[in-house]
Amino acid sequence: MALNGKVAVVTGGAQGLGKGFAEVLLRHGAKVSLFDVVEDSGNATKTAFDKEFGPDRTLFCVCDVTSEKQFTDAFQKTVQSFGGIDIVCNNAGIINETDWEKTVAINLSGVIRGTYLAVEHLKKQNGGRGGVIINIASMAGLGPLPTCPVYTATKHGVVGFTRAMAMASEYGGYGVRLNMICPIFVRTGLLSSLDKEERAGDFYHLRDVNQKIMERFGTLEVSDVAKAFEKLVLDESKNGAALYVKTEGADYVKFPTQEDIEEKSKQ
Ligand SMILES: NC(=O)C1=CN([C@@H]2O[C@H](COP(=O)(O)OP(=O)(O)OC[C@H]3O[C@@H](n4cnc5c(N)ncnc54)[C@H](O)[C@@H]3O)[C@@H](O)[C@H]2O)C=CC1
Ligand SMILES: CC/C=C\C[C@H](O)/C=C/C=C\C=C\C=C\C(=O)[C@@H](O)C/C=C\CCC(=O)O
Repeated sequence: MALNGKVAVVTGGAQGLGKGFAEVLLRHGAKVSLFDVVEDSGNATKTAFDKEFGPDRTLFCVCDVTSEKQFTDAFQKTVQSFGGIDIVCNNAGIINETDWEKTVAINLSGVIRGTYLAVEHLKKQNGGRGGVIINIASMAGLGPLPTCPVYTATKHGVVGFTRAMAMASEYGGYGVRLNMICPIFVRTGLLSSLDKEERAGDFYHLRDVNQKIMERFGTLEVSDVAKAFEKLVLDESKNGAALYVKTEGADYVKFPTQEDIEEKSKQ
């Protein structure tokens, strides 16, 4: 998809990966609406982007993805300011195994809510222009990360939900593609979550295991995942695809077909 003049929404866009994705979109000539719950860093990121890309290219909306009203209002404000929406990246996420309901509310319900709002605005049947939705899952959406089971569950949920919605969009003729990105560990604020007892909860005693898994898989920089995001957002052939981003590069996941599953269950 050519990005020049397109309008994008990035949740959790004030820092970390979301900020990196927003920067890719801006570099390609898109306008970006950053949705984030932290007002200070949202304003600081908008100011930095205004300096680099010009004052009318970035919008910041205070938005907690667990709030239906704030989320709806932020979409509305984006349409009023930029005249429509073409790309939505549901990226906001946390790790908190103690307050696990909050983790589910942000990582899974927030992605579902953001996807439904995005489809409502993008879908051709509603007068939208079509477009693409990219949901940020994780390697923990493809396999179990034993140090954070609820986080793992939310990311598996994002993968299943996005794949099902991609099929629904295809069958329904929405003109909207839905894909996901599954990175391994990335050097952002989120990475140290499990070093804190209040975040790791009952799994704090497994922090050495976490360290070993991190050593085994390695750690990426934000720019590595931003490069993968760029590849995915530009590729108009993908729907229901998951881009697995690891230290060796990015590859699309080959999900087992129904035949594969039936074949395996006979063995
Ligand atoms: N850092 C990593 O190792 C990996 C991260 N991910 C995923 O990438 C996404 C982004 O994470 P990072 O950039 O690493 O984390 P981060 O902590 O650096 O950034 C997350 C952003 O989301 C915002 N946010 C948190 N709760 C929110 C809410 N309720 N409403 C709106 N915004 C909210 C934060 O204010 C922050 O700006 C998450 O979904 C995470 O699960 C996936 C794989 C690896
Ligand atoms: C501290 C958590 C930080 C970020 C979370 C983020 O989403 C990154 C996740 C990155 C890696 C996920 C790894 C998943 C691993 C698996 O799928 C397992 O199959 C392998 C798990 C353990 C291997 C342990 C062993 O070697 O015995």
